Amino acid sequence: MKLGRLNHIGVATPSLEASIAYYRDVMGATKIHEPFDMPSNGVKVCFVDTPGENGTAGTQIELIEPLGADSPIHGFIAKNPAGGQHHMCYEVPDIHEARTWFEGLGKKVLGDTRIGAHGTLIFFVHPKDMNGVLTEIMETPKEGAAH
Ligand SMILES: CC[C@H](C(=O)O)C(=O)SCCNC(=O)CCNC(=O)[C@H](O)C(C)(C)COP(=O)(O)OP(=O)(O)OC[C@H]1O[C@@H](n2cnc3c(N)ncnc32)[C@H](O)[C@@H]1OP(=O)(O)O
Ligand SMILES: [Co+2]
Repeated sequence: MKLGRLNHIGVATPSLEASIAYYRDVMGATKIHEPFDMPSNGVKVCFVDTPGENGTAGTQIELIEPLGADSPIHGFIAKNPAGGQHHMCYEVPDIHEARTWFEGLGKKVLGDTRIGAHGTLIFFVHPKDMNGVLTEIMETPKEGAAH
């Protein structure tokens, strides 16, 4: 497998509203996308753009707030009441090949490969197998696909 682009850093928060205000008012973020719910993943989501080189798209901050009783981030928020850095998401050209790669290394892939916040297939690999970092792998959006 080849390390792909760092698509986003997931930051868990108890309050999407407060975190949006922070990235707008303290960090001077100029592009904050419309928040949206993803019940299938148990989170409310808001993407914040960070500038890339020469006008290219930079890595995004993905703000996530628990949604529903079964949200997978309730445990994280219970341990980190103010929220915090939650996961890192890298792009790959072929999600199925990537999943086979990590499983072949004996790393714990969490749950099914499913549609993620950018509308492409994703999966997660357990932090214990990834140097302590919950790692999300997502299939690179096709050219021109809405982000
Ligand atoms: C809309 C999708 C969007 C996208 O980009 O497309 C998203 O990114 S959604 C993001 C939210 N979804 C997920 O995170 C799904 C995958 N996560 C999980 O399945 C769980 O969060 C899991 C299994 C990683 C942890 O679950 P839980 O917190 O209930 O388990 P434990 O408390 O028992 O934790 C076990 C062990 O792992 C450590 N841990 C937990 N979370 C993290 C983390 N984010 N980063 C690093 N380490 C983490 C925890 O401290 C425990 O360690 P221990 O030493 O045993 O105490
Ligand atoms: Co993510």
